[in-house]
Amino acid sequence: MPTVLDEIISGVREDLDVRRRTTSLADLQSRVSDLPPALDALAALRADGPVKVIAEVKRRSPSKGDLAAIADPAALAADYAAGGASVISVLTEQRRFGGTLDDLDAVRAAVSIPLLRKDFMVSDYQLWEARAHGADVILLIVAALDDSRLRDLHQLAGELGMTALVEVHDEPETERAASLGASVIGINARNLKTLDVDRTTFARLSPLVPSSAVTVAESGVRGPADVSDYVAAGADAVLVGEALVTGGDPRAAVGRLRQGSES
Ligand SMILES: O=C(O)c1ccccc1NCC(=O)[C@H](O)[C@H](O)COP(=O)(O)O
Repeated sequence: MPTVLDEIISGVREDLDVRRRTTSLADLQSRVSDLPPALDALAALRADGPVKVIAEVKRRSPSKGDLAAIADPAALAADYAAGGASVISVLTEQRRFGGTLDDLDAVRAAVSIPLLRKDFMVSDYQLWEARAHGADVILLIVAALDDSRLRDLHQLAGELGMTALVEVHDEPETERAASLGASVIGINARNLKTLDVDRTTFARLSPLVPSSAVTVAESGVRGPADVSDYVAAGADAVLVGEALVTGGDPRAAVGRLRQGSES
């Protein structure tokens, strides 16, 4: 029986085939060669100060359906940046999350902090595409990739000057991310088979993350108290979508989450 992740990836592959027919890899490579280098997201996540917030532009999700009618993703991202976000995450998967590469372009034009292209990356083409559209960070979901593909995509991200956020959900995946030498490891509290969120996942897996890596707590942050718990369990950064797009005043909300780590 296919999992939700399998179904998402199957749609992602179909959409990818369509895009490949309109934009060649050579076109993307040519665009990338004209761009300035990617921003140093690792440095942004390692900077001194309170917990780092990766603030997400998230319209919809498989678990919750429609979250927010985001008419102006650029304005939302500018608010996130003004509130002190370290990185902006832009969901570009269309079928389940309602995102597009146009969102990434709009956000890139609006902010000068690092951008994560949040999608289900399975091919080199998507990484070139991410860079061509101004992303500095890409997501690699360990559960979606065999070791060989994971290594190849991780290596290509480095060659493109991008940072890879390597996402794990359990112990074996965390060991695979560690042996890859990932510099940023995201522990996702959302089980991608059941879509249930279990915030205790972070405290269970965090001790397995090498101390040299930045540890990101992903999913299920409702407010400053959750941030505080994640920080107490070893999080350097939190990745937050739903609470920021549904809570009103995104600028103030990011500020409160950052302060949550100090209360
Ligand atoms: O959000 C979902 O329902 C979802 C379902 C299947 C795969 C991925 C999914 N979300 C991607 C994410 O990792 C989250 O958008 C991100 O961690 C933020 O989570 P939240 O703050 O709980 O919106």
